[in-house]
Amino acid sequence: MTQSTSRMDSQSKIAVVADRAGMTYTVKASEDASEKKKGLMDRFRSASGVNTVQVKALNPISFVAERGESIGVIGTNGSGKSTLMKILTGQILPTEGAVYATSTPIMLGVNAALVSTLSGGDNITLGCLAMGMSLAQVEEKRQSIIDLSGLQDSLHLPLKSYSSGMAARLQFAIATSVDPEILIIDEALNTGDAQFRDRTAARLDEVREQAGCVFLVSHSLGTIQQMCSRVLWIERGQLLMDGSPEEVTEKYQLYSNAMGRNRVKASRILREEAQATLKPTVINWQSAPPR
Ligand SMILES: Nc1ncnc2c1ncn2[C@@H]1O[C@H](COP(=O)(O)OP(=O)(O)OP(=O)(O)O)[C@@H](O)[C@H]1O
Repeated sequence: MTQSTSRMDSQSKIAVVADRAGMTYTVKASEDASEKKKGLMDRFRSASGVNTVQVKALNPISFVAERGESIGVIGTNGSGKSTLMKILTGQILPTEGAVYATSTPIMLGVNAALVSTLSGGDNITLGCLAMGMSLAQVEEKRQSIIDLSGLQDSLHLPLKSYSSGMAARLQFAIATSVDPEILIIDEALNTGDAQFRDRTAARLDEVREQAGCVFLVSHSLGTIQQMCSRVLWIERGQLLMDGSPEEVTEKYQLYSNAMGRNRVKASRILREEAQATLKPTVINWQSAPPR
């Protein structure tokens, strides 16, 4: 669970603090090492779950996110972006360090659970109740959710008949109806059409204006440049850059091009140059953070 701290009160500009948060997954080793080669002890270890491998997904990362910021998170596949987002929402606990937030960040992803056999309208009810609204609050919000989703004509249909873009629109409209203080969007924007993207951008502006803080994980540098005021570049589990959308996406684009052409040395140099721009995050706790 994301830890909240009373020191980050409602007067503070700070929304999220990552304090050397890192993640190493422990997964059961695959059975590819042939069983017959294993001795009795090895087979016992395997059966008792001792036979595990460690996947270092995120090296300790520190940053402070303030209200009003819209933070893009970029990086090549498997670099650790989703892992960081799962830590922020409390979906997984970091194996090192900690994350503190003024309220639990709400994750909006294309894969978040909606019930496919229920109608769009019933999913609105269910989704809002799941986010802690009362039935009266759901009814209060229903029309604005429908308007934002633009799915007036399809609400009576079961969700399984929706295209992935339509489902993403509904999900976005439901998830942002609670006016979350901290909103995390993982690639959801890329599925909508141009009209929905405009509405999404307008809604994100509203969220930001309400002193919210938005994290946007995307492979689309255009979306990142259009929507973000700051960008974190994570590569190979390492925070490489934390800066303006222009400078970070420019460097990242050069890196992606070098990687695409298999220019190993050039891409290593670009990673090093990026990391050299990183200033250490100093977190001034008024007293020791709660652990
Ligand atoms: N549940 C898990 N168990 C073990 N390893 C995992 C798990 N989830 C992610 N990983 C590993 O952690 C690393 C980071 O994965 P993550 O999903 O955070 O990357 P990502 O930057 O979000 O990638 P993408 O852009 O492809 O979505 C990868 O090496 C991945 O294989």
